[in-house]
Amino acid sequence: MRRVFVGLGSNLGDRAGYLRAAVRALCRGPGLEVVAVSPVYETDPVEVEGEQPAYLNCVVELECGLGPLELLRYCQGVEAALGRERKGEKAPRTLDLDVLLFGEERLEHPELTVPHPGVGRAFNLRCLADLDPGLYIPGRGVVSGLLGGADLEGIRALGEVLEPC
Ligand SMILES: Nc1ncnc2c1ncn2[C@@H]1O[C@H](COP(=O)(O)OP(=O)(O)OP(=O)(O)O)[C@@H](O)[C@H]1O
Ligand SMILES: Nc1nc2c(c(=O)[nH]1)N=C(CO)CN2
Repeated sequence: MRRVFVGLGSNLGDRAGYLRAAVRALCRGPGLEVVAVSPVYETDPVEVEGEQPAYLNCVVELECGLGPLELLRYCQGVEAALGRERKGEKAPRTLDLDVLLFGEERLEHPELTVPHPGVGRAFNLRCLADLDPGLYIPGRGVVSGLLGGADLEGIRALGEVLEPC
């Protein structure tokens, strides 16, 4: 079993509903056990072109008996099942699942880069620090230290925590 962190994001439609449905789908995943869910934050879009609605983001911690590509495929299946519309790279989306960390593994595969290149985005660091401030991100450092250097403007706590399962 690996300790895995999956980032959830939504900036279209019923954003909280999509995150809730994604957590439920992860709970049902074969070989997956949801350990914890971070608080939900409303976050200004980063690294996008033009105007976009604000995201809701959170991170789910899992015990994972799947291989990394199996986990990616499961996450992509969840996105598809919940009706993700792909209107292009970084376009607004109903639901995005990112494999942020897979144990302490570093992977470079045509379909999967781990740690996820966006793991250091401030909203991910905020959520990861809520789950485990001492968490080590391979090649980057410990989450609490990274969070100290992050710009947290544009990240608003909603006071909402999704039920783990
Ligand atoms: N760690 C990862 N988690 C999820 N997808 C990944 C990962 N590494 C590579 N990918 C690949 O990224 C591709 C594009 O994903 P997606 O359309 O969600 O990107 P994006 O959301 O526009 O940008 P970002 O990658 O910054 O979230 C996927 O088809 C997947 O194969
Ligand atoms: N705040 C925020 N910004 C983003 C996000 C996201 O989940 N939250 N995802 C992106 C592409 O996946 C691009 N920009």
